[in-house]
Amino acid sequence: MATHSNKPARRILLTGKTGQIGHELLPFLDAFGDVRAPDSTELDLARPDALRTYAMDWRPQLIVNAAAYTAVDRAEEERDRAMAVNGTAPSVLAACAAELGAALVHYSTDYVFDGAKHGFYKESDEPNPMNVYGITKATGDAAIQKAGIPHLIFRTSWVYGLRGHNFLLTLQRLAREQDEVRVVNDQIGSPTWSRLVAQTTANVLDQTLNERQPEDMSGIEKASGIYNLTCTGSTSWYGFAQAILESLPEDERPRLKPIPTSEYPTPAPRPANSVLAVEKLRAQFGILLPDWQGALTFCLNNQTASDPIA
Ligand SMILES: NC(=O)C1=CN([C@@H]2O[C@H](COP(=O)(O)OP(=O)(O)OC[C@H]3O[C@@H](n4cnc5c(N)ncnc54)[C@H](OP(=O)(O)O)[C@@H]3O)[C@@H](O)[C@H]2O)C=CC1
Ligand SMILES: Cc1cn([C@H]2C[C@H](O)[C@@H](COP(=O)(O)OP(=O)(O)O[C@H]3O[C@@H](C)C(=O)[C@@H](O)[C@H]3O)O2)c(=O)[nH]c1=O
Repeated sequence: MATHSNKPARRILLTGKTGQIGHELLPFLDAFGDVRAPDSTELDLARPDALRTYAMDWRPQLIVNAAAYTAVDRAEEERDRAMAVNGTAPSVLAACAAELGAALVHYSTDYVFDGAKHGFYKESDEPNPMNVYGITKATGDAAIQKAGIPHLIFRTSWVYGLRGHNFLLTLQRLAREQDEVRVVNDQIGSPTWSRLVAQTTANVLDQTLNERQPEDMSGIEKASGIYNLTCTGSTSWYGFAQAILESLPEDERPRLKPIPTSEYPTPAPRPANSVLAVEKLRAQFGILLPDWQGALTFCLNNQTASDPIA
């Protein structure tokens, strides 16, 4: 029977569609095939058997895992759950991919590093996480790398957008609630807009998937590995806060005070430096994201536009 759809006959499994990155990914992935995107009520990644059953039933050729346990401080108390979602679930997905001949796209974090390095972290640098979230994420990354499947691990950082839980929305809320906001100025990283992570993922898939043969994952196999994926440039959380608050009308801006990490104690320690080198992504796929200030402006323009994505 003739098909009236131009969509490739490729089955895709997307997890985490309600998250910052997953939400942005969904419309992009649609162009690459038939997407099944269960939310956490339909599929709990902390249940390996249910995850395996779901994946083996749908038999995707491409799995995109945008789900994760991302509550960095809470993870210190909920180690087992964080490990189930961030460490075990990726290994289950990798095992399914191996059986199905599928490829796996996954996201990693700058928090796999201890922050002690002077200079940019490269993909080849050994993780040495300093908190439970980072330990569990590094466990998931390692499981995927060991599985011998076609895979792309995009390692990003300080992700924000107009929905979900992130520093941009937190600062906008604090600006409404408080006269003064105190923010650490001795943790350095690269804020990255969630939409750019999704757009880059789609760009890389476009370059690696075979348009004529939906099941052919040799392009991803050849390119397999970790790719740092952040906006260019870097700043402290204080610098990021400053840029966010500057976008508000002057009379709505709280006072902003730079403080050392010692004055903002949190259950989970964070790396002092987690700036990632983005050269590999540029060399392999010709992709270089805008600087973080420009990306923030683009994102904020979306917020004031008539049809906000939030
Ligand atoms: N946020 C950041 O700053 C950074 C994120 N990353 C990585 O990027 C990826 C996406 O992060 P981000 O979009 O920010 O994440 P979010 O916290 O915005 O979203 C997480 C998603 O995972 C889902 N999820 C959580 N637990 C489960 C579960 N047990 N079963 C099924 N689904 C679950 C959530 O569903 P529900 O809402 O229903 O709980 C949600 O859809 C993750 O791998 C993360 O580690 C990397 C660097 C920085
Ligand atoms: C809200 C707030 C935070 N801070 C500090 C606390 C912390 O050291 C730093 C960042 O705060 P948050 O807790 O909002 O961000 P955090 O949850 O640490 O963000 C991280 O999330 C995970 C998922 C990642 O993968 C990382 O890349 C990173 O984005 O800023 C202040 O100093 N003042 C404030 O008012």
